[in-house]
Amino acid sequence: MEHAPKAIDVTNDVEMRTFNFFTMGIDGHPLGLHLDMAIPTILNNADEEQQKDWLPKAANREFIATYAQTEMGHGTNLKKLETTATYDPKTQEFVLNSPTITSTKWWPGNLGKSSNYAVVMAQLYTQGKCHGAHPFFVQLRDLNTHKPLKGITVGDIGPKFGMNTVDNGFLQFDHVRTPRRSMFMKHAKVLPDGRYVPPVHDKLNYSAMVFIRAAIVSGMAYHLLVTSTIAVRYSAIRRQGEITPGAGEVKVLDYQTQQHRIFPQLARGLAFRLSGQYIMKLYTQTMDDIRNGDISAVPDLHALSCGLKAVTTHHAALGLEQCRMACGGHGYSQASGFPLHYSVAVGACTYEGENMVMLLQTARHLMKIAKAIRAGQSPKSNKIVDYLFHKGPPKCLIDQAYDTNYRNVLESFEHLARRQTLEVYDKLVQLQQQGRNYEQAWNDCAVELCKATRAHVRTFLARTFVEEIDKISDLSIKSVLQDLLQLYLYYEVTECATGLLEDGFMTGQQHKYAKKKIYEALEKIRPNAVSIVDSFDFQDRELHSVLGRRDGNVYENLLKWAQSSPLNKTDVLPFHHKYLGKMMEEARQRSKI
Ligand SMILES: CCCCC/C=C\C/C=C\C/C=C\CCCCC(=O)SCCNC(=O)CCNC(=O)[C@H](O)C(C)(C)COP(=O)(O)OP(=O)(O)OC[C@H]1O[C@@H](n2cnc3c(N)ncnc32)[C@H](O)[C@@H]1OP(=O)(O)O
Ligand SMILES: Cc1cc2nc3c(=O)[nH]c(=O)nc-3n(C[C@H](O)[C@H](O)[C@H](O)COP(=O)(O)OP(=O)(O)OC[C@H]3O[C@@H](n4cnc5c(N)ncnc54)[C@H](O)[C@@H]3O)c2cc1C
Repeated sequence: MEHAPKAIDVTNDVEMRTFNFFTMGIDGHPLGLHLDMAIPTILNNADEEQQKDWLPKAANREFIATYAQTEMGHGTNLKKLETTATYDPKTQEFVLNSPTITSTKWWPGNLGKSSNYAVVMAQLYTQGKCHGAHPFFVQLRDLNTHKPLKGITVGDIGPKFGMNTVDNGFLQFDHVRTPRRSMFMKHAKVLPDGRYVPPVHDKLNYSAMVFIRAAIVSGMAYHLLVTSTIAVRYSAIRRQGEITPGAGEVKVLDYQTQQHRIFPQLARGLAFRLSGQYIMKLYTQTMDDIRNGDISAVPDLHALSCGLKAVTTHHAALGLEQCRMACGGHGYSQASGFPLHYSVAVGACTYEGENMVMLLQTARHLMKIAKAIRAGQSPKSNKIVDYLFHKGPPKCLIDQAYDTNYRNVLESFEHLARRQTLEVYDKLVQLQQQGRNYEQAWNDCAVELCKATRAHVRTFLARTFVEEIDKISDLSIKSVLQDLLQLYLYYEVTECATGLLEDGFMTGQQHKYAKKKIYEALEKIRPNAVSIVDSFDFQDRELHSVLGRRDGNVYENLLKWAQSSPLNKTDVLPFHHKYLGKMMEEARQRSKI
């Protein structure tokens, strides 16, 4: 079978490093946080002198560092982190302390047993005043003995839902002294006499989180493309049931329901890959801008990365489950690879910012835009949000004709995002006019705020997918990807149809047109499905799946896989005679009486 040329390329080393982080050990490994959070923190939050000292050693793996921010009692609300770093001007040191059980650092990856350094987020106190959470670079273990240093209690938090090759850990400080210069000093500073110098933007110290959120988008694409590959390949060899009686059992991939279950995950994987490239470029550009003193793009980057992270992780979790369920019983076996991929992917719904919190962060940004729109301001030529200022068509234009540039679909997504954003803004204003304070009004609108964010992110994902496919010049690839684009767009239309039908923007007939275009796309994708997933060129070792083997020899290898299970080392297990054998013997004796 001719494999379609490689359609998806990993473009830059940041993405490659993140991919390596995961593909080297899908469920993580001892250097994960070192590579993907500690090094970015040094790159973006250490001053020149600190970078000179720490970066070469970090890049050279002379130590392993993690990112220790979350505590047993707080992960989302960074304002309430309890670990303290109190400056002692007499010795020019900070004293790190964990004052309560809930201040115990809890969850940081590779903290338990691997790391000997950590980026520690602690409430900074100097001259009797708290200046909020700031990052410190702290040694935890002796570089030779690897024993915890004096005043430090550290260990692993125990087995988890997944990613059990990662030693997520706990950490407590008992008045541990660390030099003044262990505070990351690029943005905020504490001078030798204890005076605090504030940063130009109080969230620049959060940049490592922004990096991971941006990386997660491509990460979710990877998970969806991997599991779609497994599901497509297995569905192309699995025969079960007949469509035409007497014509013989068909490949389950020929069932429309199977296609409707799997192909949208493939399409979403591509959409997330393309937006993942965009957001990573925006991250890299924004970090360069900050280095040149320009922080203007920070709010846009934060809003988009939060929204994309929340939407792509949620859809990846749902999509991986669909792929698993589409593979029947063997999909439920560890041999399928689905349990491994799923248990890693769904962690991203929580880590790096729990999804509801992330959606609400983006909503903060949208409410500012809604306020500007209601105040009659004009757009600021920002491709991500300018459409919110525009007036789209009063009615949906989707019809049965072929919509070459998908303008009708994009306008539907834009209409829904615009309507939901402005409606929830108006409700926020109305509740405050009725006497609620802003925070209460915000909480009373939170579900609708999240919907507005999802609509905005859906619009961004769709527009980026359309724009990127439009750039492809190789027509053989372009036509295949356009089938996936068509499926993606109309599938997303039906997914958000409630919102489009709610105000009469879309009619029921137009919803039927959208469904028809989904089924057409499924039919067009079916003959290319295996070539499409083969074009991703995943190695069998990274699929971790007997069902997804490139050679399709599932059954022989499924038996081999089962036979290699430790349980099958002997025909009769030692416990048999001791328990079950004895039980049955006694039962037989009793029945003779
Ligand atoms: C191959 C498959 C791979 C899959 C995955 C792929 C890649 C992933 C790679 C590695 C993953 C490996 C391991 C997992 C690592 C996980 C590590 C962690 O989880 S680290 C801990 C993460 N924790 C969080 O994310 C905490 C979430 N909470 C917050 O960020 C904040 O508390 C907050 C919710 C944002 C609120 O912040 P705060 O209370 O300080 O601020 P407010 O007073 O509410 O003001 C908000 C204000 O600030 C702006 N803002 C907030 N954050 C940022 C930011 N990061 N950048 C810029 N601006 C920010 C926000 O916009 C508001 O501004 P305004 O509206 O103008 O007031
Ligand atoms: C696999 C994994 C790896 C991790 N790795 C690291 C790491 O390396 N370093 C690190 O520092 N941390 C790490 N974490 C911790 C992770 O960042 C936190 O778990 C995450 O930020 C959520 O915080 P929390 O667990 O305290 O949940 P909480 O903040 O207690 O949230 C619990 C629930 O309350 C909701 N909620 C909370 N606040 C709000 C709000 N303001 N509005 C609406 N709803 C709200 C949340 O949405 C959620 O549903 C990891 C976690 C996991 C699962």
